[in-house]
Amino acid sequence: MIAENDKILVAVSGGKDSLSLLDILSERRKFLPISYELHAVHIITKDVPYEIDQEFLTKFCEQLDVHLHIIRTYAGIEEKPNKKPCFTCSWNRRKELFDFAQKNQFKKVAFGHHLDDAIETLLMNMVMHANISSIPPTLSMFDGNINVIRPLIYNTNAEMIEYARIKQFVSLKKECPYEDHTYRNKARQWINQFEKLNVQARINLFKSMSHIDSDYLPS
Ligand SMILES: Nc1ncnc2c1ncn2[C@@H]1O[C@H](COP(=O)(O)OP(=O)(O)OP(=O)(O)O)[C@@H](O)[C@H]1O
Repeated sequence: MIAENDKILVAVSGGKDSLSLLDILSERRKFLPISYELHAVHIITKDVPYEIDQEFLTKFCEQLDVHLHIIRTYAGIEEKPNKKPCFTCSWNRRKELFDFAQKNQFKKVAFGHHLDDAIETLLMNMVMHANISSIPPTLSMFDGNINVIRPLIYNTNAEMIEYARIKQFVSLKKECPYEDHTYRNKARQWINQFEKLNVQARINLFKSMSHIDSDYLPS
């Protein structure tokens, strides 16, 4: 995922996972036999009525010796009443993020998604969109100019909660008034139920994405 001389842009929302991701990637620079450049970016969408504690994030990045870029954007949520605010906001955030990465020669962009995010997305895509897909550990985009990496994808949410607890990270994120977790919360509940049937259910759902037996699926 990470190679010698990589220039990596870490997308930091202010949530526990992206704060932990930045911390881990920064710590690893001290003992890995490769060197890489690390920057953080936080996107503020001005027409979403909440902001994180920027002063804290700035100090956090300073302590890690990571340069923080703050991008302010405007998603035009009110001008797109036919679209869900969450869709408009996250589409615009990604556009800003990738435009910034390309303009500043970042070949790798790191997100804080973990294993639970991946299996929730898998189940939601199957149930809502009749499609078997999720969020991959790495993804080549823009004709190979940018590689999205998700270094936490093999870690469970429980592990990330424990990491944030040990490091005493407090999530800077407040609940967004537009955010709708209905389907994701449902997927989380199903996974918890599956885990009661089999303690390995969470890991097995993740592993199943690499064990597709196409001979036993409809063509
Ligand atoms: N405002 C933002 N600025 C920069 N990156 C962001 C922002 N919001 C989300 N991201 C990136 O997208 C990933 C997934 O976003 P999502 O909103 O699902 O995460 P979260 O659960 O709110 O926060 P986190 O994953 O940091 O705990 C984050 O881990 C982060 O890498």
